[in-house]
Amino acid sequence: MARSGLNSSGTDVVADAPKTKLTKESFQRGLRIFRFVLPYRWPFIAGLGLLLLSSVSTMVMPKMLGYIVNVANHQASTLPAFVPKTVTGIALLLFGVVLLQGLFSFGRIFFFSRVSEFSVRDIRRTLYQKLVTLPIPFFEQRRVGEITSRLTSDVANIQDTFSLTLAEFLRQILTLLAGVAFIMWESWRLSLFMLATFPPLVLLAFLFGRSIRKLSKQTQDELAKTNVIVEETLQGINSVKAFTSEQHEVSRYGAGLNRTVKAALKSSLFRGGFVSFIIVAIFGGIFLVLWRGATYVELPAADPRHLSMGDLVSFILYTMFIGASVGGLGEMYGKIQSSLGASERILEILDEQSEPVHLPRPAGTAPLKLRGDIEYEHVEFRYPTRPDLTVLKDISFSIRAGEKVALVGPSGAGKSTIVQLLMHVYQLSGGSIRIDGHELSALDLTELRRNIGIVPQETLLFGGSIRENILYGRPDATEADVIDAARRANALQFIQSFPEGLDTLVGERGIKLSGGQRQRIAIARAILKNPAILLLDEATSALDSESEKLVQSAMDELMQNRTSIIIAHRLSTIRKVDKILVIDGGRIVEQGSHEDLADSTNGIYANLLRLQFELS
Ligand SMILES: Nc1ncnc2c1ncn2[C@@H]1O[C@H](COP(=O)(O)OP(=O)(O)OP(=O)(O)O)[C@@H](O)[C@H]1O
Repeated sequence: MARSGLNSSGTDVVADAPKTKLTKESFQRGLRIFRFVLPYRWPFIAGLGLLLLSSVSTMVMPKMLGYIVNVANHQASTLPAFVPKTVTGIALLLFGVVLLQGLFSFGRIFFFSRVSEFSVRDIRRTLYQKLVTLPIPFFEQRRVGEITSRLTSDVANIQDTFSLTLAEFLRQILTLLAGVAFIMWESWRLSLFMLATFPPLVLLAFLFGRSIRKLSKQTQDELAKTNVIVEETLQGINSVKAFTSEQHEVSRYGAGLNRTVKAALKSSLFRGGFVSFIIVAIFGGIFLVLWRGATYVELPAADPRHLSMGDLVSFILYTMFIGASVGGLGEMYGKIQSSLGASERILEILDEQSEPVHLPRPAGTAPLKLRGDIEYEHVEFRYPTRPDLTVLKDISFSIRAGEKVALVGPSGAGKSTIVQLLMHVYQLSGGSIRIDGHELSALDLTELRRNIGIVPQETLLFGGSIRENILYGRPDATEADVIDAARRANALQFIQSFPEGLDTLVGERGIKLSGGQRQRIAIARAILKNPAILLLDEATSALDSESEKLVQSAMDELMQNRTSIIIAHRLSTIRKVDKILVIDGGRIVEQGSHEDLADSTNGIYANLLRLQFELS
């Protein structure tokens, strides 16, 4: 059977995680993610306002502390008129500011959290909606782990940005600007002296920050690779056990983890260096400023360079604030860059072309009801992921409504591909397929697929009850319809043998059903769907003869009055079909009824028949 599901192994991780330089273009591209914030702009603006207020109240504090020192130093006359002239008075005022600051911070977190939670929910929903409507080739080119990490880690990264990083970034910038303004006002001489030590510090911090970002990206990449190992092995746990490769997988995962730790330690080394650099530079800078400022305090009051003690205290505090925000900005820069990368990867998926499904039906038109005449004409096909291999060559055949056709032939001949093409999952490389005289491409995709039912080789049941799984065929069906479908699919008996009947949970949290039972549920699903065209992929795994009989009679029931294409593995089951197409190497090599083909001496079908007869 062609692998039409998610590509979970085999291919290399597609170039993941583009490294995003903070350029004008990348910034503009990344900013498009903000359209998800737009619906929540009012709480966002409220959050920004509160952020501004809390920054202002923080910036007022050093000034007030300076006033306290001056009052304690009997220099109350230097204070502006609105400031109380006693130590207790200023302390009370300061306390009031602190309370306000607490209130503002609470409000800021409240609003920003709302914005980030809601917009991240919207991103996840939109992304998921996009993912499920993307065409199959998209999934064949990527690993499941890679796609799910878009929904998990990339979105989480953006959530961090919306809720924390952005606010923090703005706060740091505000602190920096307001801090510089305050100190300039206090003493431009001392400020110039202080700022002279700043540019090299800022430059070094940026350089440092850049190498840290690269390293932490490596850590993330390594971690993502180890996660892919976990996902693959858990998905294919049966194969892992069958090949007794537990130890191999454990050591593969262990090696991956070691690489992650190595990368993380290397990056932490740089981060440590960065932090200690900032500490030394800031403290060194502060002491230098303190020394210089103290010499101004010593000067007589008449000297224009004179500073009061309180001014020096607030100056030093502002200097600390400025130093801290410069240090913080380096880190913010890295975080913003990584979330730009994340948002780019998300936007990349959102920009992919969806299949045109669930389009609104033009007003006044009835749902498409196909009769089931099928015509393949010179169909040629190559899978988009393997453009150099022509899988189908010049396939032409026709089926009249209600006829049953079986495809037989060796493994890899192209049988599943022929069937897949009818669902318009892929674009043809040549030729055409028509249903009821309409080109496939002219039919509405959702309507087309609603008219086709499939019973795959391996039935995938979704976690949930048996009822939900049958209802997947037609969600609005009544209880009576579900029971009727289960009966006609020979499934009712075993369903009723479970204490909880149709409510029995299947899949991960519920009971495991046998292959034959799962198939009969798939048949019940298809009966409920009541499609004009039926695609059946016979299970290759042999069922016991009792189960096989039940499945076969359910299939016969299902096929009544429908155009049916059967991919047959056991020739005994297809004697009654109207036409058999023998496929080999992507071509139809023989066609006719069982009687026509069985008697030919050199025919492939006749040979296959003899082979199966000998084997059984
Ligand atoms: N999704 C895919 N992408 C690329 N190549 C594919 C894909 N699915 C199938 N093929 C290739 O197309 C060819 C035909 O495969 P197909 O599954 O149609 O054969 P089949 O006759 O149904 O085989 P089987 O009886 O084993 O199910 C094979 O060479 C296969 O490797």
